[in-house]
Amino acid sequence: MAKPLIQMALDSLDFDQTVALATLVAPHVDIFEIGTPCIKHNGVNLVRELRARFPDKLLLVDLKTMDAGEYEATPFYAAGADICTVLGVSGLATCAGVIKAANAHGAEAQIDLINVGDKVACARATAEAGAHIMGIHTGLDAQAAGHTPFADLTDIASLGLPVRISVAGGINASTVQDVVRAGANIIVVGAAIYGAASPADAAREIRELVDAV
Ligand SMILES: O=C(CO)[C@H](O)[C@H](O)COP(=O)(O)O
Repeated sequence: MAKPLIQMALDSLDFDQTVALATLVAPHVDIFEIGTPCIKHNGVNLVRELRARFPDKLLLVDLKTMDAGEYEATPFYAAGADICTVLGVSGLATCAGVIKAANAHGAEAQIDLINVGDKVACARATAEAGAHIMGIHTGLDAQAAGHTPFADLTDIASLGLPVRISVAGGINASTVQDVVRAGANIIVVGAAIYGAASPADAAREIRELVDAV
């Protein structure tokens, strides 16, 4: 299996703070995620800025698209996104629209399984429709209610679908190695890095833990 990638979730609303945080952690991560509140606040200009500053990083725009998939995602791919997310709960037509936009730009579409009832059925159907990445995701509000993504990761990984698997939801230094062992190809870390006293040191620790598995 290819080495798992580490995705840093940039969840600030502030444009300059987002660029500064990305600069701090860049040596230790593979993918920058522009989080949903951040992309809503700052728009496509932030994609252009990060693309220009970090040409060697993958850039995920967490659009969490719910409708008009191709129309909404196209300008973000055109601005340099490597991956855009679309909600599994949006339905197959919207997911297919984002997949079409991704393919038109040589990029990838990630299905976010957040709040999907039948995650296995959704993963199978969207993989069949050409999705590139399946996102197992326990959102911030669900985390606050005590939920974690680990059982869903095991369920989806066991399907053996021809997609990469991304996992997000409160992952930190104490859980990241279990997530790798459970089959994650992309590990998303937000608060455990940006909330640390030293985000650079926290990102380095996550990198070392992932590489040690
Ligand atoms: O997409 C998100 C919320 O919807 C977050 O960016 C994702 O959950 C990663 O952050 P954390 O590690 O703090 O959970």
